[in-house]
Amino acid sequence: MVHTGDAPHVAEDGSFAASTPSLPVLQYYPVRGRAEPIRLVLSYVGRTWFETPAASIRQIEGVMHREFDGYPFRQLPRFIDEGHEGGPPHGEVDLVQSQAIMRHLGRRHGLYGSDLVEAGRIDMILDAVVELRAKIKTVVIDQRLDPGAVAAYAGSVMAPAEELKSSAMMGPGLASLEHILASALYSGAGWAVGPSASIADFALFNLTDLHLDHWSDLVRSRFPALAQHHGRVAALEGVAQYLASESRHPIAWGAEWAGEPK
Ligand SMILES: N[C@@H](CCC(=O)N[C@@H](CS)C(=O)NCC(=O)O)C(=O)O
Repeated sequence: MVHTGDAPHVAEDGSFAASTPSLPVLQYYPVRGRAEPIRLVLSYVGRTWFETPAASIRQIEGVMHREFDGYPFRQLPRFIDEGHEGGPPHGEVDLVQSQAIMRHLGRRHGLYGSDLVEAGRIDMILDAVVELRAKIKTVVIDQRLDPGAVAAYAGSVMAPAEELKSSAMMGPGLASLEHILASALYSGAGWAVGPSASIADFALFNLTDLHLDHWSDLVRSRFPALAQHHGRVAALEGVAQYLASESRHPIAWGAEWAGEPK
């Protein structure tokens, strides 16, 4: 479960000593954003993590723009893992780039497929989800659900499978992911890939969740396999508790954060 509040290893200026043992640390803004799939995986594997208190995000931004070592790309999320037996010591896994963090957790917790075939398929889905998340972010956050943008989005990314086949649109859409699930292309067990949950399922869940938040009826009727998969992930032990918890952040910035990066 997420753990916020003052932690001894977070300094006043928002920096912290990576060598301090205890919890894994997730630094991110107080929104779901790019960190949400990471939080879902941590919840599923039953780990408690420390999350940056919203109050120190300004200081962290200051550090982020001064120090390259922990922030080579001057972006969040950043994740510092705790050590474990047989693995690197606490603080040595110190990552930015949300997908690198997801893949690290997948490797560490056995959520990255059982062979190269499954791992490659998981990568495909992760990459498709990143592409699609960027598109929904544009419509929902940047264009603030402008009706024209929503209509264009519904006709492209959310187009039904039959239309996609006859259209010139390139790239993944929800129909592509629906097809993967509904046809059991990579899993006969209701997961994205293979016989059990993998990091691809948490990425996919988050994408569906964002769409359900705005277009629940449309998504449920047009993409029933995605909706069913969403319910399956939401019911997982650990995930269900996280989703119901007060510590789950909102999707978008509140007014006090207007203009902040996301
Ligand atoms: N490809 C990166 C993108 C990270 C990114 O864009 N982070 C944003 C927040 S979601 C950020 O830190 N922006 C701060 C800034 O630009 O100052 C990832 O997936 O982690």
